[in-house]
Amino acid sequence: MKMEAPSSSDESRWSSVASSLPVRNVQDLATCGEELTSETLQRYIRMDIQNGDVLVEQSSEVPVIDLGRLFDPQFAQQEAARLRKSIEDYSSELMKVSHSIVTLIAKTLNIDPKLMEDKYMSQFLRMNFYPPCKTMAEKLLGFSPHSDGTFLTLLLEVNSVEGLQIKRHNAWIPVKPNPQALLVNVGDYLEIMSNGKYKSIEHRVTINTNQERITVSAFHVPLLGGVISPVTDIPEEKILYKTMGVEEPLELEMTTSNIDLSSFDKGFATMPATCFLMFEHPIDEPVETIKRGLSRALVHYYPIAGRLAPGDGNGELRIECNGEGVVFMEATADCAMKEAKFFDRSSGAMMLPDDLAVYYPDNRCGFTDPLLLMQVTVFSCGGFVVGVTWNHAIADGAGMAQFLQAVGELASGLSVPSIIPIRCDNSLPSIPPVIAYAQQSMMGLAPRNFACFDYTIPSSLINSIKAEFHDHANGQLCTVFEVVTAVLWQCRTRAVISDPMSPSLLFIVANVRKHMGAKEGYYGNCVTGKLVIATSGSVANGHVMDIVKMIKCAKEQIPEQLKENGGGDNLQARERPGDMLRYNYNLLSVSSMRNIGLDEVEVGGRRPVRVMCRARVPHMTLPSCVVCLPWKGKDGSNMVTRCVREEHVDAFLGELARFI
Ligand SMILES: O=C(O)CCC(=O)C(=O)O
Ligand SMILES: [Fe+2]
Repeated sequence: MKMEAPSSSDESRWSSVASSLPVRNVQDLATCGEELTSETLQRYIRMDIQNGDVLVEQSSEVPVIDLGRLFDPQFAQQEAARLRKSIEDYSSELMKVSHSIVTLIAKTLNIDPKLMEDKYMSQFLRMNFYPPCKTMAEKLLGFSPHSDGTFLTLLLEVNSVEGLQIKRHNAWIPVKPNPQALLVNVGDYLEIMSNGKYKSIEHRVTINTNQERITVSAFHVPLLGGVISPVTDIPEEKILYKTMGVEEPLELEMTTSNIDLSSFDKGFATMPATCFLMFEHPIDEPVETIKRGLSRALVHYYPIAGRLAPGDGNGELRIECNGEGVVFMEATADCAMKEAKFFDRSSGAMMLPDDLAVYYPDNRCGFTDPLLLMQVTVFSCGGFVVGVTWNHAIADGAGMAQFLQAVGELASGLSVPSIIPIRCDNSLPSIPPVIAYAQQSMMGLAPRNFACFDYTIPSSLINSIKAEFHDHANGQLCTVFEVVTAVLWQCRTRAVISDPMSPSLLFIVANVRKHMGAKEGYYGNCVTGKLVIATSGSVANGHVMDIVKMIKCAKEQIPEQLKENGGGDNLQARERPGDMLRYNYNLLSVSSMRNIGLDEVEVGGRRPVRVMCRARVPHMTLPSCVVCLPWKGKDGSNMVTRCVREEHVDAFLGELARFI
């Protein structure tokens, strides 16, 4: 086995796990003679400090550790040398111990120890001091719940005071210190390499009322730059983890505690999104299961537990990863899921979705608002609905689907999500996407009342248009999205625009992860929009094949548009959605929930039968439709439409019916 002291570059990367941000502090600002204007001070003001929580009378209980002796010339050299010698001896003895443990683990897995040694291994020590707390010990934690981003952690409980707890069957189990033994913690890398046979354990540290506690954690980590993958001697064994770079899981912890919003995120800064996942079959304790999965997933997706805050520059925004948490609500409905009419226009039951999720006040996400609000509603039949509202700045639909998949996976016992999340993808170009224009312009528009209802375009129609297109376009294929959008655009144009010469605009919102080469696991925003402009006459009276072709063509131009003009920066003025929005009732915005993974979220081994978005959105300014909402067993493509005013509903439905 190769045992290496960490190289200095390794050391700085790993040790930056616990670093703080290099920002100027107030004293620094004061001494440099710069004037402390209220503007300068603004960024240091924390709105969330609750002064009522300060217990002045207990201030003398804070222990003072005098590390000054190390700087005292009389003792410094001698003390430092002793300290260094002890640490070096301890460290090299521990390396031997970990070597033996790894060899034994390899034996139990029936694999060649060399396969594990190859990844081996740097060591880092951390000394933990947990002072006692007389009054509120039970309300404090020495360490929040986490799993170790290591191969193995060897823990020395120096003064044998209890405090460490591990999570088992959803309960915390105190670990009794054994003065004769080191405690061995399995870390995330060993879980991956053993293909889940050794589980990385979630643990936390509580605080003692009377006794201080001192521990030394020795983290054994793989060398940076390598890859890590499951190793097994059983050829038919199902591989549960993907092969990944050693750095990948580290992205979890190494990202600094602030994340600047990318140009893709910014257009959505205050905009909420809501989706509903409907699970028909009962599972054991749905609320507890999802809550457990959520809290574990947030360890990996920690930016979601943060808050939006003003960034450094003018108008910049960032996510402060301050772990302030998310909202979780549970609710029960006293009817069976089948009896509930979710979006049925005729039944007048549109209220129900409003009760299935938590929303932001006034439908805007503010700086102090949580980035995610989740509600689980259990129906009398045992079926349940997971309603998720989130600040779109943190994730787009595909990103949220990935997060919810992790919630399901971690609820069912995996300790690491199958996809390692990445929130910052610096390889994504910084471009002002078209959608930002649309968002900005929308803010200036007066909200409108659109009629909201769901509608299903039957498979028979979709299939016949697809088949006809195939014959028409020399064997080219078209997608369900293209067909549904074409039908919708044509019917709506016929119903609402009477002048054949006035424009009819279509705005297609598209996930561009593939075009942009976004990293696997990236869950921030990566969507843009493509505007299609035609005269209303050509849309209303054209052959549906030609409309499908127009949509297809527009979609194919998206990569070019992104490359050539930065997604909108240099668009011809007449093509800017921002400018075109003045025709706003002539514009239809269409987004899709197809193939983004929401229907693959698995909770308790079950997938949702139906995925929905919020129908009635207050302050809706643009006519829009969300199409291709997954609905198992429904023969056709379901959609939520909020694209015509009440006076045009009959005409619009009439056109759709005529089509079918
Ligand atoms: O101090 C302890 O008991 C555990 C510390 C720990 O979990 C860690 O350092 O990662
Ligand atoms: Fe730990």
